[in-house]
Amino acid sequence: MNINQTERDAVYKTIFSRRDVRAEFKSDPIPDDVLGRILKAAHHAPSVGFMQPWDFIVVKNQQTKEKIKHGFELAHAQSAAMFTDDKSQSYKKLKLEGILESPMGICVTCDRSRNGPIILGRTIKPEMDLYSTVCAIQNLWLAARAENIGIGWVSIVHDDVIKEALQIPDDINIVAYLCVGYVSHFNDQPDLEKHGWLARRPLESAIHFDSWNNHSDNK
Ligand SMILES: Cc1cc2c(cc1C)N(C[C@H](O)[C@H](O)[C@H](O)COP(=O)(O)O)c1[nH]c(=O)[nH]c(=O)c1N2
Repeated sequence: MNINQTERDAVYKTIFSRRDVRAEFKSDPIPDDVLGRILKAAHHAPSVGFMQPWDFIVVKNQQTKEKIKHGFELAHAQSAAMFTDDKSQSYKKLKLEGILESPMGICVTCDRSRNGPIILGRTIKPEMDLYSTVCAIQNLWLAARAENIGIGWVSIVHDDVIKEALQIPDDINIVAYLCVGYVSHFNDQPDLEKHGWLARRPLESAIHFDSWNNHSDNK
């Protein structure tokens, strides 16, 4: 099944307008059928040995979200102290989560023992199950964008806080806590770029031909 030009344009529009959302969430609930489409997209991600190691915990309970927000605040304070003075000041000004503003959270986990112990494709690089889970997260992110729903990944929180809040078994890895909700708007550039934290690298600096550091196409 080929993708035609109109469909291709829509895919690239979704990719290039995807944003990490923190401050623009609205409280509008997400209909079950929309959530279902987004999670189905996540569940159709590639996975090493077709392991499908992911699970999606949908979080709507206010007390649970408040526990996770508190965990973020503790981790955020620890993190601010890791930067040098001026960077630490800039860091403290950044909004880096929308845990309570978003109507929903989705915790994405990886069961590293699923369908194991020997998994095709994972025999040499065991971390491929974690990478597979991140593929599901990116599918989820793009599907959400196509539904005009914002996603904000919050990694500044210790796993034990989320494990306790969501009763996640010890042997299950937490890969992401995502804030999910409709938004007032999508910014046209990353917040971190807009606030001068880092700029997007030139694409050319990320492309090498035949060996590292060979950026010119000498073929
Ligand atoms: C693995 C991982 C973990 C995080 C993120 C992303 C990814 C991939 N990002 C979002 C990140 O800052 C954002 O993607 C970049 O700044 C680029 O912006 P856009 O996503 O293009 O809007 C993110 N953002 C944030 O505000 N708090 C966070 O804890 C994190 N953590």
